[in-house]
Amino acid sequence: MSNLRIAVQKSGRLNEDSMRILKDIGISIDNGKDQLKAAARDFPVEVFYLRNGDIPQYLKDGVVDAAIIGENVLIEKGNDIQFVERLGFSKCKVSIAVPKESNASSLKDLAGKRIATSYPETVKKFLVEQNIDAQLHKINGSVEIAPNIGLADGICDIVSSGSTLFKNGLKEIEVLLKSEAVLAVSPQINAERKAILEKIQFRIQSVLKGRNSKYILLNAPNDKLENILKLLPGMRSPTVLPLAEKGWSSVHTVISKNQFWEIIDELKANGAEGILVCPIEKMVL
Ligand SMILES: Nc1ncnc2c1ncn2[C@@H]1O[C@H](COP(=O)(O)OP(=O)(O)OP(=O)(O)O)[C@@H](O)[C@H]1O
Ligand SMILES: O=P(O)(O)OC[C@H]1O[C@H](OP(=O)(O)OP(=O)(O)O)[C@H](O)[C@@H]1O
Ligand SMILES: [Mg+2]
Repeated sequence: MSNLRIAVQKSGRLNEDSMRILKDIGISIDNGKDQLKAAARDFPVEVFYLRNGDIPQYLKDGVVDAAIIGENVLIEKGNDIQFVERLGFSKCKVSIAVPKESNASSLKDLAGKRIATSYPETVKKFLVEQNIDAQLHKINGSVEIAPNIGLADGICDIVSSGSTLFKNGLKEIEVLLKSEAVLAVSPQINAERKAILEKIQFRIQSVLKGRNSKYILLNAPNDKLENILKLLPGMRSPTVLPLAEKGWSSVHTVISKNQFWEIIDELKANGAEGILVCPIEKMVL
């Protein structure tokens, strides 16, 4: 049986979370840091450690079958590489920014001006769509410094917390796209490796559902049970077990991780006690 060849970023912002998700789905790799390729111990997978920007071409050429990569890079390289799963990490925006004292308030206002960026193809696409003529300067890093050194009137770069923009006296005026890490697939993948990829996808979905959910246990007075159950949807429905103490029940269920803080006050107002919220490692519906 052949191995699925999966690319991850060798070093940088995606590396750690990519390795963590592989580990969480049971793919363990004995990785010497300077290794460029490693076979998994217990799954037919080989991991290739590559530069993020090189991965779309490797996918296109079929040198690797799949990759964990920023969606923004797939868009920039424009090779029609599809992805099958959003992975929920490395969330960021690709935005247009200008010096904070500038009057420009959208990409349109940069018509005839100079834009510095590491993502020229992405910017070009938006300029063409909006019929704007602007001059693009490709730079590979520290893009935010370009307006301060007189190289450009505006920039297009990745924005996450916004602190790099702030530190460089810039303001975001337009979000071109939102991005996160995705599981991308080579158009050349064969049937045997596709079957392995589908197993990986299933495992990833179980891990991501688990990460987005919490297991909640609480004690409820029976006369308030109906109200409490209304606040708590479950995978099918909550489990209710009698407590040794008369008039009380134990309620167990799964909720989305964001829901807890929204319902906690109402749970308490309805007499819920001993509320425990536990992480879920994996979830198969
Ligand atoms: N500040 C950020 N917050 C969240 N995600 C980010 C941030 N910066 C970059 N990313 C995402 O992580 C990906 C990798 O970014 P990183 O800076 O590590 O690599 P790179 O320099 O673009 O690529 P290479 O591996 O080719 O050197 C980006 O393509 C983007 O999807
Ligand atoms: O909005 P923020 O949270 O400040 O993040 C945005 C910054 O993060 C990225 O740079 P990175 O730190 O990856 O450095 P790099 O330019 O060397 O890739 C990106 O290129 C921005 O400069
Ligand atoms: Mg970076």
